[in-house]
Amino acid sequence: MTLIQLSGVNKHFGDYHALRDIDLEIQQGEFFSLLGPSGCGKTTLLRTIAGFEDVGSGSIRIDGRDMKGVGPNLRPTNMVFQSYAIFPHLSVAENVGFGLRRADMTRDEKTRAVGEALEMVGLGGYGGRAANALSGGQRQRVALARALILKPKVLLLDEPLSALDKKIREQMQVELIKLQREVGITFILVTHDQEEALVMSDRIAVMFDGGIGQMDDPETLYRRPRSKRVAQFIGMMNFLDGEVAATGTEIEVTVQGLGRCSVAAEQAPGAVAPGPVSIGIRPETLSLLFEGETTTRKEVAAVVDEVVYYGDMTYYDVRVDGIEKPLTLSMKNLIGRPVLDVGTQTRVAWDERSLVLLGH
Ligand SMILES: Nc1ncnc2c1ncn2[C@@H]1O[C@H](COP(=O)(O)OP(=O)(O)OP(=O)(O)O)[C@@H](O)[C@H]1O
Repeated sequence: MTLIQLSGVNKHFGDYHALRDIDLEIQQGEFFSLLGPSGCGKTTLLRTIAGFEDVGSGSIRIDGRDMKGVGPNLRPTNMVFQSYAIFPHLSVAENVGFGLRRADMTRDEKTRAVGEALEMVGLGGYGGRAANALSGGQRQRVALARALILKPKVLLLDEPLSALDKKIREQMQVELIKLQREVGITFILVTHDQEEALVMSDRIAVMFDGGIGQMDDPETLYRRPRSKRVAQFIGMMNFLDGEVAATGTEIEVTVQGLGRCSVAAEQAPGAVAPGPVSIGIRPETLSLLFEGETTTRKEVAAVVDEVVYYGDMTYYDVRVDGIEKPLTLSMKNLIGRPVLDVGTQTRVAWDERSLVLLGH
């Protein structure tokens, strides 16, 4: 069921066009992310859904109701901010219960609701603690519990994990996904961290310059980016020049350094026409062939140009005749498999099926 529907939403700040013709639908129970570089309009879009910003044109409907003129406190949404504003002089329970202060509930009911909300975020038993005696991760949980206790239909999260260090952030990501599945509330997350978006979301809208560049599930976004811009923003991608000779169910294309290829139409998610084209190939779809190794895939001669060792993986940049920039590829480090030195002559296995045609 569609819970949130934006049609033709535009927003200006003076002369600045902050949101451009935004159309999107978010389903009940969906974990939806807005992802994009700094300044692309993610927070502005979230704030228009929350009702903190008016829209210039277009409409926002939540749960079938037009939100025009409906203030933030009357919308079925609740927002959790990056700078989790908790009150340091109050206890954890008082912080979480803050939103219920005007609710028509008995003291006992409120205490029970606070206890349940704290359990939900893994802080059961912490109610009596002073809020200023909590770690960053625990504070973030308090902020979440405070939002969840109001049982909103939609929880809006503006970079809620960005202040946490890497380990805790990854742990909180997993916990947030679990929590979202348990409570069944629709989550809309703003993030500039593509890994975070890929890990957590059912669907992602990638935003550039106030508009939506592509909206898809994480796998489609990663495997089938519709433009060079999206491909560049999500994960690591090698770009090669090519020339499309013919289109149809199979596309005939000549790829710089790799020669003539035939790819399926689904490998060109954006529009392609005969003529020059940009082609993407992910590092993990290329592999080095070690001495004596054979392959049923295609192969091309290469020279190791750069080696970056990551423990479980090694990233190599390799030079291939006919391609100006080195290709980046990643190899899992297995026992008995050597890490090659710069200057080693080697071969790279590749596959026509992993090429993505990215338009002109
Ligand atoms: N109240 C405002 N008045 C004027 N300009 C604004 C206002 N709020 C946002 N902007 C501008 O609108 C653009 C989008 O801002 P927004 O905060 O939505 O970006 P963002 O994608 O969330 O970026 P970040 O990841 O850096 O938070 C920016 O160029 C910003 O300077």
